[in-house]
Amino acid sequence: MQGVWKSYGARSVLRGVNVTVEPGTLLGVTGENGAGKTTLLRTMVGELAPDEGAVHRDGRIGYCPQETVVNPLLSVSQHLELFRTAHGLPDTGHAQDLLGALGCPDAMEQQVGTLSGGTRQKLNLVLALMNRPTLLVLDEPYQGFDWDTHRRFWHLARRFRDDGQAVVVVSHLLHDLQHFDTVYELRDGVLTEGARQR
Ligand SMILES: Nc1ncnc2c1ncn2[C@@H]1O[C@H](COP(=O)(O)OP(=O)(O)OP(=O)(O)O)[C@@H](O)[C@H]1O
Repeated sequence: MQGVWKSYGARSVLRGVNVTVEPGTLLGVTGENGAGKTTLLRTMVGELAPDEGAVHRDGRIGYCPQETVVNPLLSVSQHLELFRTAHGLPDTGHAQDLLGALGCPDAMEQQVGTLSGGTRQKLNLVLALMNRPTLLVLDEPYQGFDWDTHRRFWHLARRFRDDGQAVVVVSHLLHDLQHFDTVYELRDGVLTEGARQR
């Protein structure tokens, strides 16, 4: 992202954001409530167009928004099938492996509206991961995760990074900072690099 500005009406949220996300990096974004982290990610993945500046994207993008994008009336397997078709994947084997890696209970035929919040969030995350994105953008992806799932999530994120994927995660949690290669803080509409962890 080069010199990206984004406003909602008179509210100027991004005020000249510059950031490059390299393959094989795990990058954290912190910032106060309302600082514009979600706006930053939505602009990064192309959901929002910048008012000024440029966003260059390369490869496949996986985006996991803060709110789950699932349909309560469909089952888990129907979601996997829907996204398998949309991505043109041969099967849902990888998605099922990811659900297993996150410790998802066997609930393939259960309506998503009847799942626990944490399990729904696991599905939300897997839907963003199932096309093996080269850039993975996650907006606080583990709200509702128990401690074991939280640990499994970071294990997966590191695996993706080690496989050469670029991973961007918004986090409010201080103890998450240790997992990042680089931490950025969004403040007053600009991204500032914080402590380098590796
Ligand atoms: N669609 C919209 N229309 C108008 N204002 C918006 C819109 N989306 C976000 N905003 C405003 O932009 C600012 C930044 O919001 P954003 O959701 O990007 O912040 P955030 O850092 O992700 O916040 P949080 O930590 O609470 O999730 C807030 O003041 C918010 O009210």
